Amino acid sequence: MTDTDRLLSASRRPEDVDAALRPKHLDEFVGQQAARDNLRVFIQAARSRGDALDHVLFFGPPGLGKTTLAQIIAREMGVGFRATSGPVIAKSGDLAALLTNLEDGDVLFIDEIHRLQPAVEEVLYPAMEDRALDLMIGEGPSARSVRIDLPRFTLVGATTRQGLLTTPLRDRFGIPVRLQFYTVEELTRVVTRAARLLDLAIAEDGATEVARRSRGTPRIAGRLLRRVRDFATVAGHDVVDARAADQALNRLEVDALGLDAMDRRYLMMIADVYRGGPVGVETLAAGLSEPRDTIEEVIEPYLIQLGLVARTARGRVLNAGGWKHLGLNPPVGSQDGLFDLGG
Ligand SMILES: Nc1ncnc2c1ncn2[C@@H]1O[C@H](COP(=O)(O)OP(=O)(O)OP(=O)(O)O)[C@@H](O)[C@H]1O
Ligand SMILES: [Mg+2]
Repeated sequence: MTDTDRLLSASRRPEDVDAALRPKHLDEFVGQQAARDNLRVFIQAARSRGDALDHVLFFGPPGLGKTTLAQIIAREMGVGFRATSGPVIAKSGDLAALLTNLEDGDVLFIDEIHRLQPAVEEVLYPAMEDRALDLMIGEGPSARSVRIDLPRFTLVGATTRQGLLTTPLRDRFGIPVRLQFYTVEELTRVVTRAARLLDLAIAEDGATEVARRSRGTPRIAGRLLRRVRDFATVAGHDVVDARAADQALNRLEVDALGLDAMDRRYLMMIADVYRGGPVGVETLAAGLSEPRDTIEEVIEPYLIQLGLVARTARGRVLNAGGWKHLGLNPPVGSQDGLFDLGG
């Protein structure tokens, strides 16, 4: 086993076990229409020129299809796919080894690319720009730099935190793609497709119910569908309809908006402890015993998209919709900074 193999095999998440649900071609991939249409054009153009695709950066919340799209790109380009992730690449030599082992045209996928070490990142700049590796040979006054040419390759980076990427790195991606939360209609198609692959009979209204409560996220839709299947199996339902789905999802404590217990704890903390905010994210993280990253990457994006909370300069505030969802009334005078004494 080479070092490169070790780097490539590490850091897979449990849900990657269900590779069976991953769409393999662009046509099978539901939603993200604008991104998909553009990628199709860029792939076709690169192929017809016999060139490698320009470097692609996917960013957006977890579970929206970044890894899936990276694999699809390699398949549609008809090239090899090598995957690693930012935190796994400890030294610049590790990345140099990966790069020199690529075959012509390969896709190199770096997940969590915002977590690359600065020294490692610097190796990427000439690699992305000039397909070259600058190596230092020797030490002291006799040290010199040698340039090694690399095979043509496409770097596909994925990050949940575009804001944490350095500007020089971000600027070197010719094709930046922001992934959006999915609509209920799109997720209904994701659920229907997954049910077919899982050999589960589901009614249209059952699929819609699961979709409505999946937080705009295909990965969650897949997970919920499996649990709904478990409940249906035990309850003896032949077909999962809206009622069966609703019962199962209630037992899983997924509410009508698709929020789970953690989402509600977050909302309750702002409402109850901080009277609707503003409250800083660090304070919330401490109160919830969750890492700040989890709050910013996983919990907040969807709640903000739903309009339940807002990020302000002074911290998080609960919006009217947030109070309503919790079934609470905002405390008198807490809204709109009417009685805000500043600070
Ligand atoms: N457009 C889609 N259509 C159908 N299934 C999808 C789609 N996008 C994602 N999925 C499914 O959702 C799951 C998660 O997707 P993926 O692993 O690509 O997300 P990700 O954006 O890489 O997440 P993370 O940020 O956590 O790495 C996969 O199992 C995949 O099957
Ligand atoms: Mg991924």
